[in-house]
Amino acid sequence: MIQATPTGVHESGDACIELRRLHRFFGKTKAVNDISFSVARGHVYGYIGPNGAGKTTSMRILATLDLPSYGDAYVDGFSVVNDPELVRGRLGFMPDSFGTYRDVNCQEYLDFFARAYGLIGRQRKQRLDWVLDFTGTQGMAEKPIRGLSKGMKQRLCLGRALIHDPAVMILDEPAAGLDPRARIQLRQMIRELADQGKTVLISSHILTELAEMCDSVGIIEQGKLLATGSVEEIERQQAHTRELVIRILANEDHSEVSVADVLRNRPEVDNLVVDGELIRFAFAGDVQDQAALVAMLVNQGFQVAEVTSRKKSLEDVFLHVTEGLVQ
Ligand SMILES: Nc1ncnc2c1ncn2[C@@H]1O[C@H](COP(=O)(O)OP(=O)(O)OP(=O)(O)O)[C@@H](O)[C@H]1O
Repeated sequence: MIQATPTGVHESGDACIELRRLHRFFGKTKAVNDISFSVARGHVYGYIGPNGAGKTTSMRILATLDLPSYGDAYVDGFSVVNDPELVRGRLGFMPDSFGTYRDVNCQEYLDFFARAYGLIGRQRKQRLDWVLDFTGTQGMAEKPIRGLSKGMKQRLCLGRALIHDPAVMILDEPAAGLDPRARIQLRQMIRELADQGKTVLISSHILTELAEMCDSVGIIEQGKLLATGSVEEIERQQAHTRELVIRILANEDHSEVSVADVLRNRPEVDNLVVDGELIRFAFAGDVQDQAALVAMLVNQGFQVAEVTSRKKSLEDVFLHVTEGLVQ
């Protein structure tokens, strides 16, 4: 085994994972394009973005399976560029595809990785028992991997990433393809790991899937981090994600189109759609601004019959932050 010479712990407050101006280019593709964020010890960070956003690339760099073009990332204080061996000992990585050990049973599989991490004797046996118990694979210990369901394989893969008791867990779309019960169970396991003090970075395409279990999230698209913070903070940043629907009665003086023209000229109005008597739009204002808008329309002679406002769902926030761009 190559012995790394530690270049020193990188001090960064309580951050247990830190990406600092991380870049990774593949030819002209900017898979990761200047991403920085940090995750505090014992926190779960959701890494959310559409296909091709750059999630796997940045996670592979954190797991020391790839190197950045520029920038650096730190795991438990150690640089993935300068101290990859030290990073590996502190990190458990669950890739988005399961390995190919079809003919070994679960116990043999975990034992193999425990040995690879240098666990010996009683310590190895205790760790193996803990992992089988924690992941609920105890009853499957003697079963060959090829006979496991997708949910059980995911549990085993999580167990493999946990076998050396790492401080940091990097989980690349662990919920993909799981049924609803298995998703809930996975969520509970991840929360439990964080409560035990582990720091978790978990990726998904779907904000709602992660919102409940994450202390904070980052939304990434085309290699750029578009928003980061707690789900509540991101919702607040997207204050104009309130949608207003106004019903205007047609009269001789005004047509619906002219209402639309009036509204379109307002700076707080965006994405306006006319749907018969209904006019829908995103509104960047609070309830006072909303009242002022209605008063202005009434003063201009429009017959405002109905106003409804809807706070956008997390799905809407995600769609608003991203543009659906793929590379
Ligand atoms: N080894 C590689 N060679 C060339 N391009 C690559 C390589 N790895 C990733 N890419 C490109 O980098 C971009 C980001 O890919 P990445 O797999 O990191 O995205 P992702 O967010 O994990 O997507 P998904 O949700 O589909 O897994 C994509 O355009 C992808 O095609």
